[in-house]
Amino acid sequence: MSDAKLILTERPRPGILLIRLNRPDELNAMNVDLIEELHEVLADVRDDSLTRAIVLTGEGRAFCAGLDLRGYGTPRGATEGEGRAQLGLRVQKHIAGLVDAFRSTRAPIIAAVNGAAAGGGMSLALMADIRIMSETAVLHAAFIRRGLSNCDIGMSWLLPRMIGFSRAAQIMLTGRSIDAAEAERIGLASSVEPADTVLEVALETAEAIAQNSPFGVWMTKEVMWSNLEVPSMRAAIDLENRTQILCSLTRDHREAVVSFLEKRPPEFQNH
Ligand SMILES: CCCCCCCCCCCCC/C=C/C(=O)SCCNC(=O)CCNC(=O)[C@H](O)C(C)(C)COP(=O)(O)OP(=O)(O)OC[C@H]1O[C@@H](n2cnc3c(N)ncnc32)[C@H](O)[C@@H]1OP(=O)(O)O
Repeated sequence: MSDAKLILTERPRPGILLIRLNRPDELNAMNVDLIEELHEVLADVRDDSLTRAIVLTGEGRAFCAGLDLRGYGTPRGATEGEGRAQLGLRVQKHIAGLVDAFRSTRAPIIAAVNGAAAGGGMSLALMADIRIMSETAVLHAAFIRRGLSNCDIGMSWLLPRMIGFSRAAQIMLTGRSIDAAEAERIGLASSVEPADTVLEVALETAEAIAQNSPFGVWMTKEVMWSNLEVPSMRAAIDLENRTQILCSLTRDHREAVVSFLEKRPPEFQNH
């Protein structure tokens, strides 16, 4: 692994983790070292209740240009003489493992899409819980332009559920780009902001999340994603019921109610 930090992290405000993809010269294209570092950062905060929200953005003018087309590098575990198919599968699993890493992180992830998000970079943006897009940002369903399938890193599961099968199919089969205005119109972007304020708006969104009970936020994220997978509304309601009872038994719930009635800010226990 190179010495340069390919993933920059900082804590600009209490409870907020800011993650920056840091290969600006390559438009933050994904290579094995960047993905390894991103896995490590997410693993460190996965169950950390003191990290109340995460903002993910790119250094420089792009969010992420997807797979590094000049070479991804060799994922851990690859052996000499391993065939191209086996190596490709390792690359696949190495990158696609981020889907579960994002999904399993207790804190909501807000993508501040500061520029081009192409191929796997578009998938990274879609895996976030919230997308704040710069007015100059463009999503590129680019896998298919490189002779790959656009069904990768969760895109075939996420996009149809976000914008409907027909619209998703038109985008994924043509490999076309989606500018920020269209992304907002079809529901892929929570909001579109001027380029110089997109990060600030994302940080403000993170702060708004951090005002709420950590356990309540965690259960909301968990149930929203889980209920995308359940087969029926009844199953979804059942999961809501079971997790809501858990929330109602927390000290944070009691503190939230008492503080409201006493007309003062709540003091949550961070769990
Ligand atoms: C060793 C490999 C082992 C085997 C591997 C097998 C793998 C099996 C499949 C695994 C799949 C993994 C999942 C991910 C797949 C993908 O993401 S596929 C899609 C990859 N990404 C792209 O195709 C996007 C390509 N880039 C662009 O379309 C454009 O650059 C842009 C993002 C729309 C921005 O355009 P623009 O602003 O006009 O900038 P450019 O001039 O095009 O680019 C500036 C410089 O950056 C370089 N660059 C851009 N993207 C990449 C990239 N993805 N990888 C490497 N380099 C990139 C570009 O070449 C320019 O460089 P210079 O010419 O030197 O300035």
